[in-house]
Amino acid sequence: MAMAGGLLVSRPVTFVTGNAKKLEEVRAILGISIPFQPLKLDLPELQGEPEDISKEKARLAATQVNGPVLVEDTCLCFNALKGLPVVDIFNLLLKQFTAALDCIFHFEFSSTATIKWFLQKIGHEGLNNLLMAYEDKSAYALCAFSFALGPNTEPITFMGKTSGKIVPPRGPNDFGWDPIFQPDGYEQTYAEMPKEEKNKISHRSRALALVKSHFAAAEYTFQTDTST
Ligand SMILES: O=P(O)(O)OP(=O)(O)OP(=O)(O)OC[C@H]1O[C@@H](n2cnc3c(O)ncnc32)[C@H](O)[C@@H]1O
Ligand SMILES: [Mg+2]
Repeated sequence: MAMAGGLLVSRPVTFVTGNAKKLEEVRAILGISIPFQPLKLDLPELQGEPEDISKEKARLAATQVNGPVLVEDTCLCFNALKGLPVVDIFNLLLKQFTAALDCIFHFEFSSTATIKWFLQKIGHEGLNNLLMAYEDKSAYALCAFSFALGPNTEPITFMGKTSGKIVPPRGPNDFGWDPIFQPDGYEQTYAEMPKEEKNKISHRSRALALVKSHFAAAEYTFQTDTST
């Protein structure tokens, strides 16, 4: 539906996430600039390049929601491991682990649950230990947002990156790997910083700055959702 200056979008954007901390940050960074409502959807764990994963996630979400969606994925990449995202390392470990178990027990289980289990088990110390053999502790947080207007529309992707290094954990342990990531130019880890500070320089805020510019340029007009 064309309108003077922009597209009329049938309802607010659905931001698909199951992560409360991520949602908190997105709310703080976007303010009222983009009307959205959060929704937790069970989507498959995808493999591949961050941009392709993000686009595919948006396509799947837009089909399920049958409307405009915004999705986000974040990875923490270690330069010593050639930028291999930590999630990929877990997937690699997981594949070997499940293959071994399969041989022994002919046993199968959900990969998502097991990756979570792996994350919980090796924790911050384990992530530091992965780099023990390397001098290079540098890393980067990479965030990909994808926006799709609806099913069968090509998603647009917005990337944000913040460079830093992996350190032994410092600060509150309430959001993922925040305690072990110290951004370049700072003495504090993400976890130690005031939230407003992290939101000024984070991978997420950099990607969201591009999302905001896109929405401002496109001049979408959102109809208010009357169904909820
Ligand atoms: O439902 P979605 O939005 O996918 O939420 P998720 O918890 O699965 O989140 P991701 O796949 O994007 O993130 C992979 C891991 O990285 C963590 N994470 C994401 N963003 C982070 C941030 O800004 N700081 C610290 N940890 C973060 C997150 O808690 C997960 O353990
Ligand atoms: Mg996820």
